[in-house]
Amino acid sequence: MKVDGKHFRSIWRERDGWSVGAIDQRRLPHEFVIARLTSCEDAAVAIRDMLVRGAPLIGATAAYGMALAMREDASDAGLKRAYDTLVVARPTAINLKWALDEMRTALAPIDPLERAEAAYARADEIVEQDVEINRGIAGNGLALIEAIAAKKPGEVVNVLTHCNAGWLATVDWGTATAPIYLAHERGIKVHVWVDETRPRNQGASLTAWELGHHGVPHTVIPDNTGGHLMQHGMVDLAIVGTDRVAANGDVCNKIGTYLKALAAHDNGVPFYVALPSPTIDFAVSDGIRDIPIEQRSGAEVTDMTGRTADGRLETVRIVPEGSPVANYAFDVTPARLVTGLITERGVLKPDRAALAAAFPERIAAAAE
Ligand SMILES: CSC[C@H]1O[C@H](OP(=O)(O)O)[C@H](O)[C@@H]1O
Repeated sequence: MKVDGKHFRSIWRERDGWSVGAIDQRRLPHEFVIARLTSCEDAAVAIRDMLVRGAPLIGATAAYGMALAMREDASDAGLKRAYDTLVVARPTAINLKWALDEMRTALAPIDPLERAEAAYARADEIVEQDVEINRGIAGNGLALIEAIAAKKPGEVVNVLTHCNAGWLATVDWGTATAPIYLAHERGIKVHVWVDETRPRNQGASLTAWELGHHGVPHTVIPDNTGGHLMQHGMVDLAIVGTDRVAANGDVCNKIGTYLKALAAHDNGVPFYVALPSPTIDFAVSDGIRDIPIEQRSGAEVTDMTGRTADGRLETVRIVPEGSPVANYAFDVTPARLVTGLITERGVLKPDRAALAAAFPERIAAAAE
């Protein structure tokens, strides 16, 4: 999407043909810094430390990580080592394993001498596929926004979102934000309530930054505000992203999503989840029971980083020394609280039958 009038993606193959450029999302919104990944290890660390984050972008980064690995060691042992290094970088977003499985399927059968070139080609395909999928999500989600706009002509459609499922969470367009960007570009009046999303503040730091650069009206709110807004008719619909959708339609997403879904259900606010099909995991039958929830460092809770009045970046502690901290990075929203799944093949009911009918290839993948 646009940053100061210039088009950017979140990740790309550099002009040298082999290194990988990525926006360092840990530095936003205060600094726009481009990182250059030159090894498989660089890609794994970038995912683990959230230089790049967001399920589809994690997958794309891992794909390029495999390509970087094939430049280093294209043997069968090198292929296994790269897979094993990257697949453990973060545990919850299924897109990581999906992308690595796609790369291994493409590379294992071919001559090691041809693997590096083939790896970059397959990674490029995964990147372009993400952009195309998100364009599909944009169109299918747009219809939902248009339907609301038609019922309140001339008024603003208020959308609430949680965390960042924007173009920074994907290669481009985003998932939850894709319909919002398209609606804005089509002249529909939209406004976005942006959950700040503690503890890493992906909403305050990333979603607000994205929307601001694209000229989309938005308001950053503390995470606990959404229920109040819904009670007072200030939210027309919620659209969030996801890191993994189980076969039963349960949705794993950033911590706090479940609470937002409960508030939406209690107030009759439509609650949609936008996702690309690689995020569907038919190997998991019950999301609440089976999806692994990443626990991250307590420092993400105890510390806050911001910019001082004189422009310096500073990190301060906001929790007493010695107070124990828990930092669950995701939660799982039961399918019964989800109005619909916005995918590249339509808006689906959050259940196995609908997912299987729309994406039979994902069932086959899970069976492998
Ligand atoms: C389009 S996937 C976005 C998804 O990923 C985020 O998690 P993280 O920032 O920890 O990678 C969050 O769950 C978003 O909804």
